[in-house]
Amino acid sequence: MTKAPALAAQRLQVSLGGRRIVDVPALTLPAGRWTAVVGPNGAGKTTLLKAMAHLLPAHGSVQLLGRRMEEWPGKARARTLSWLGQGEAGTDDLLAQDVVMLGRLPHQAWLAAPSAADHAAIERAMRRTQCWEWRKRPLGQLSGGERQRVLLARAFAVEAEVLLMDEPLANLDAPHQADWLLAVRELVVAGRTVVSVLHELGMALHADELLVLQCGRPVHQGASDDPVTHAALRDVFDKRIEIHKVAGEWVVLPR
Ligand SMILES: Nc1ncnc2c1ncn2[C@@H]1O[C@H](COP(=O)(O)OP(=O)(O)OP(=O)(O)O)[C@@H](O)[C@H]1O
Repeated sequence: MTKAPALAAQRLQVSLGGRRIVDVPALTLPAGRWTAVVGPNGAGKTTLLKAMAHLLPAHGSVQLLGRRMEEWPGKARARTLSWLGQGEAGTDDLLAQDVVMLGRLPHQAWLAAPSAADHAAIERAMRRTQCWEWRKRPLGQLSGGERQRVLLARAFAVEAEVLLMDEPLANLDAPHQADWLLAVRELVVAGRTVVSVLHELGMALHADELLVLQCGRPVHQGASDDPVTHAALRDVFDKRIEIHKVAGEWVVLPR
């Protein structure tokens, strides 16, 4: 039996402020792979990711692991699909460890205390993003990068089949970007699916696949080392980037 895609969409349309922002006739995001969503500012990357996560009103149909979003019981869906948004606010008074524990809510019975498994999961996730040491500090007292590492840990702590991350590398310094890459690789090797919006194209080219968006529509989906994918990237950025391989790594230069 062929494996269902992690996410699929048909005739997916999102309008905001009276304008059509996303218009996707059909899209399939393969399971067990890392897909990076890329494109110019305003192309609709965030809006598409939110619509795929069922976080925005949209026309059309989205399936998670072969099952329509609406048919998933809420908690099972929250255990299966982990979400990291951009600039999330509202939890500044919570300790870092409590923020990460929010990622375990879909695993807990109503009003039940976190289990030993929940505590173990948040420790694993916080060690993975190197924020275990400041677990007792309120989120609001952390720097931008420290805060992002806590929010990443929350997304990892869900231990979901499918992770959707919007700008996961925001505010991260180079070593922590490398740690994130490693974490994503480990997840994919373990059969999980990662879909991330990335502005840093050199990082995006580490993904298995790129989904290139322009004006709310996918214009290309393909392997990140395929010259056809690179040509599509150059086109959506009006040929204002150069892609080179340096010491075995793709490097993207603005021009
Ligand atoms: N709530 C809203 N109301 C009206 N228009 C919106 C709203 N949110 C986003 N838009 C518009 O939708 C378009 C796509 O926005 P989106 O954030 O999805 O793009 P993006 O590709 O993620 O951009 P960026 O690279 O700048 O982060 C933009 O033109 C934006 O102005």
